[in-house]
Formats: sequence, structure tokens, C-alpha cells
Amino acid sequence: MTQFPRRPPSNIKVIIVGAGFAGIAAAIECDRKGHTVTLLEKAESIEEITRFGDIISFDPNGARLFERWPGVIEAMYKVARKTSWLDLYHWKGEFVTRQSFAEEKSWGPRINGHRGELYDIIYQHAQDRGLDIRLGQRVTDYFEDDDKAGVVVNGERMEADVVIAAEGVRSRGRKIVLGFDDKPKSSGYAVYRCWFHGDAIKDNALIRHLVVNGDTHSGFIGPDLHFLVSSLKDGKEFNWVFTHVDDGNIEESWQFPGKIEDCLKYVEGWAPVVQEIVRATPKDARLIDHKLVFRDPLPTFISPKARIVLIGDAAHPFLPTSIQGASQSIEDGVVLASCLELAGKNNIPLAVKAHEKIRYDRVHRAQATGVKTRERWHKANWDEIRKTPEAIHLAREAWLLNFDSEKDCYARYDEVVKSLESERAKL
Ligand SMILES: Cc1cc2nc3c(=O)[nH]c(=O)nc-3n(C[C@H](O)[C@H](O)[C@H](O)COP(=O)(O)OP(=O)(O)OC[C@H]3O[C@@H](n4cnc5c(N)ncnc54)[C@H](O)[C@@H]3O)c2cc1C
Repeated sequence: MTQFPRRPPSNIKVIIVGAGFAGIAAAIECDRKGHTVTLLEKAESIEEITRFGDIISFDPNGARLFERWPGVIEAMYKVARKTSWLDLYHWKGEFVTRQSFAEEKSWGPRINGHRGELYDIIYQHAQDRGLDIRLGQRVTDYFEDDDKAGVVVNGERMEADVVIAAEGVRSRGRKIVLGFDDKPKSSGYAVYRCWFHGDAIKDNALIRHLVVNGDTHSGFIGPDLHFLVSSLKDGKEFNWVFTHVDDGNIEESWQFPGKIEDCLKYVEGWAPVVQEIVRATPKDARLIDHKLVFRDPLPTFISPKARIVLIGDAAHPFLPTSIQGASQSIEDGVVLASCLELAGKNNIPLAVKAHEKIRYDRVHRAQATGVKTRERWHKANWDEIRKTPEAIHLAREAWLLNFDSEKDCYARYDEVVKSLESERAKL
């Protein structure tokens, strides 16, 4: 086992439920800060976690946090898309504008790649650290009192000083936090997502330019629909996704198969390139129809005794147009681990409350950027955009992207604790 820099032991015992990006990042960060972690994941094998999904993005505020995990960002660069721009087109095919991300370089790295491959890199690092990761562990309930919190897992009770619920959008931890069972609703949108080998289109005259010139990244913007295309590994891998209005069926599964015939109906009349991308999709390509579930913003992320805390999609699912779901889930773990370190074992509820105070506004402001981009794209006024093409650029705001959540937490922690104490004094 490799020795990595670690703060002195805090004697804080943490249970984390769910080893998605939020849970595994929280586990690594807790370990960095000297806490003792047990990570429980219901999947029976790591392949069950990595085999689903396709393109996932970490913007500088998220990806910069990987730089602190030795070897991780270097391994990610090898599999990540090598573009620093997004080419945007009118849905009929006319090129409109190139949005460059080159100036964001000083904000930190950007990582866009296959979810499974990026996850594998992080998982390997977690294993190299010697973390206690237990697969095949399905948590069915949560409990807490003034001194501890715990979970029921595979029928057994397990206790710790604090429990982190990171089980994604269908979190069971929400019940103890909210006091009721909160059912997901349809967002009215779904996403067709597809990934296949670039060779499948390298001889196709209409679309070969997307895979024979190195990595590419393009978006076609139309009424109520946007179609994003990218190639990675110098065109060896290719993927497309499009968000479309959905009928309200909220069956959510990363395995729900999509059909090329259905996709073609949505892009009828669109640019020949777009139609050809769909038509040329190999029959054995992985094509899924991922239904986007909507959750009202939660009034709180923490349980009544402040010993159980929701993070990642369990606390705040994001629209894909925000490009922040994964990055915010990493920030959550960083801030929570830091608050626990600063508060110490005798002040767990204070740490958990400080974490919520630090995260709450930022996460909700970040969610709003996704809505802004979706409106910009789906309701584009093309007369205006021809005059000012930047109007369809992705919202890229420095307050969100040029941000170090660990540094911010250390800087603000005392002030946040003071404000919590003065709020309590007023009660
Ligand atoms: C299979 C899958 C594929 C995805 N693919 C993409 C993609 O291609 N692109 C993209 O942008 N986003 C994708 N996402 C979503 C993305 O991972 C999240 O939006 C973001 O990274 C935040 O992650 P999270 O850890 O909060 O949630 P998730 O990634 O949903 O992870 C939650 C984890 O908790 C585990 N879990 C759930 N319930 C329990 C329980 N009761 N007991 C124990 N463990 C439990 C789940 O098995 C899962 O591993 C995918 C999510 C999943 C689950």
C-alpha cells in the first residue's frame, strides 16, 4: 500500500453510503483529513458501477481537486478529450460561433471523458490509499441520536460519528433528512446518450471530419433540443447526446435502451450532419434514453440531529446543461471532510451544520446556471444571435469555476461557525 500525505488521526468515524463520484471523493477527502472511513456500495462489483454511462465533465472547480490525489489527474489527462473549445451550430447546420475555454486554463484543469474510465482511476487511487470499501452492501435505513448515527445494511446495524448519504438521485437518506418520503418527479426532459468506436464513421464522407482530425466538440442548437457531439482519443472514440422534451415517464435507468428510429424522429429536418450521425450509429452501439428526474431544491441537506448529511445527487441533482453535477459532488466531499477536521470529534453536529451553510447557496446558484443555458439554447432568438453569437455560449462564470472549495472552507469556517452561534442565540 502506498503512503499518501494524511493529517494526524482525528478519531472521527465516518460511514459513507454510495460509492459514486460523490461518495468515493468524500471517502478520499476524509482519509486525507485523518478520519476513519467505511464506504458502503450496493453494487456487487466495480464493473457494475463503471459499465454504465458515457461522457462526464469536471470543470476547473471540480477537476482541480483531483490534483491533490497523487497520480490521478495525470492518468485522467491520458483518457480525457483534448479540446479547449465548443463549436456551436444552428440546427439546420450553419456554423455560428466557437466558444473557447483556453482562457480558463489558469482556473484549473478541465476533464471530459468516459465516466467508467475516469471512475476507475479514482477507484484505483482509493484502493491504493487502502480505504475500506465494501461492495454488495445495500443500505436500507438510517438512524441517529445525540451521540452517533448509523445505517442498517444487509439487515445489520452499523454506527459511526457521522453518516454521509451519497446514494444518488433516489437516495433513501432523504427520508430522515426531510422527515417524509420525497418522490422524484419528471423534469419533462430526457437525454439520448450514445458512445461508439470512431472507426464506425471514419469512411463516412458526410461525418468523417468528426473523427479523422483529432478530438472535436460541437453542439447543434434547435427549438427545445440540443445535440452535442464529441470525439476523444484522437477520434478513436465518439459520442453524441441530445436532450429532448419527454412524455413525463420517470422511469430512470442508465440501462434503459434507446432506439435509433426514435432518435431519428426528433432530428427530422435537422442538419444532414446531425441526421447522418444518428443514422450511422452502429446497431451494437450503446444507446440509452436517460430520463431526467426533477427534485425540488431541498430545504436542508442535514438530519435533525446533524449527524447525517446528504451529498452529491442525493442532495442536489443537476441538469446536464449546468455541466456541474459531478464537480459539485466532489466539492461536497472536500468541504465536509474539512469541516469535520476543523470542528473535531466532539463537535460533529457543528461541522455538519457549517458544511451545509457553506454549500447550500453555492450549490443552488450552480444549479441555476443549467437552467440559464438550457433556456438560452432551447429558446434561441436567431435574429439576435446572428448579431451577438456569444449569446448562445455556455454560461462560464468565474465565481463558479475559478474556485477552490477547500481553501474557501478553511478561510470561512470560523466566520460561518460564528454566524451559526449567533443564529442559535436568537432562538
Ligand atoms: C450508472 C450511472 C451512470 C451515470 N452516467 C453518467 C454519465 O454518463 N454522464 C453524466 O454526466 N452523469 C452520469 N451519471 C450521474 C453522475 O454520476 C452524477 O450526476 C454525479 O457524478 C454525482 O454522483 P453521485 O455520486 O452523487 O451519484 P451516483 O453517481 O448516482 O452514485 C450513487 C451511488 O450510490 C449507490 N447506491 C444507491 N443506493 C444505495 C444503497 N441503498 N446502498 C448502497 N449504495 C447505494 C449506487 O449504486 C451508486 O454507485 C451516472 C450515474 C449512474 C448511477
